[in-house]
Amino acid sequence: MLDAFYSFKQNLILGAADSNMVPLIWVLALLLNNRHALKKAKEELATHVGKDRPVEESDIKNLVYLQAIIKETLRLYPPSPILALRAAMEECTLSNGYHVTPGTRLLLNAWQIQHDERVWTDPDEFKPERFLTTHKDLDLRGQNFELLPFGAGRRACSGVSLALQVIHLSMASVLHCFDIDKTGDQPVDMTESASLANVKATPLKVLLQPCLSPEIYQL
Ligand code: HEM
Repeated sequence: MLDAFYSFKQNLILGAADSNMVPLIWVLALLLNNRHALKKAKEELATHVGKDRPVEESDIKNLVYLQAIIKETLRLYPPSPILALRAAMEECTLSNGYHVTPGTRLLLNAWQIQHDERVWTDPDEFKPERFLTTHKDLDLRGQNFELLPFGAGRRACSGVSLALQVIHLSMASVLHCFDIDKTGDQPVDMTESASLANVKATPLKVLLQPCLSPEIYQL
């Protein structure tokens, strides 16, 4: 069975199944289009985990480049781009002239905030390094209003810790266990779906080639 596993590249087609799956698909798609970042992530795993054991939860704190990749992915492709369930507490007038009275129900466009060129240099570019330099102190838990993939305040995502744990560990495991590749020469299509959940519009096709010794894959 393992021989067969090793002798073929696995051709996987990924579509979003749940909220944790959405960012994983975007991360893989971004890495396939940005090979330098993929190489750096694999080098980081080789340095901090090595090839003789699987990734463990305790490794994640050392994988700072991978953490930056996840942040940059959630910035570019927030799975919940619109934050709802808000009402204005005070009267205010926005810079575009809209007058908002107290109690007005509000929808927040987190996607737009996370692509705002007044905050982010090259806002549409995939640059994980920004989270190790210019934006290194920004977290994902609603403390910084320029980065809101899990919302903020009382109605912020109550699953944020679980979600981050699952995303980091599963992404680290995939990149550690497999060399990944595109199925063709064209860049991966990055079209976003026009809906309340920001799902990749087309399924992601990815080739997986095991790159560790067979024992690591046995449960
Ligand atoms: C990548 C994964 C996830 C993302 C991006 C995400 C994002 C969000 C966002 C943006 C909100 C609305 C926050 C706001 O309006 O300020 C939310 C709410 C919520 N999320 Fe998540 N979420 C994720 C995973 C999870 C998981 C794994 C759980 C549970 C195990 C969870 C449970 C909830 C709950 C219960 C709320 C409603 C909180 C409330 O209204 O008081 N989420 N999530």
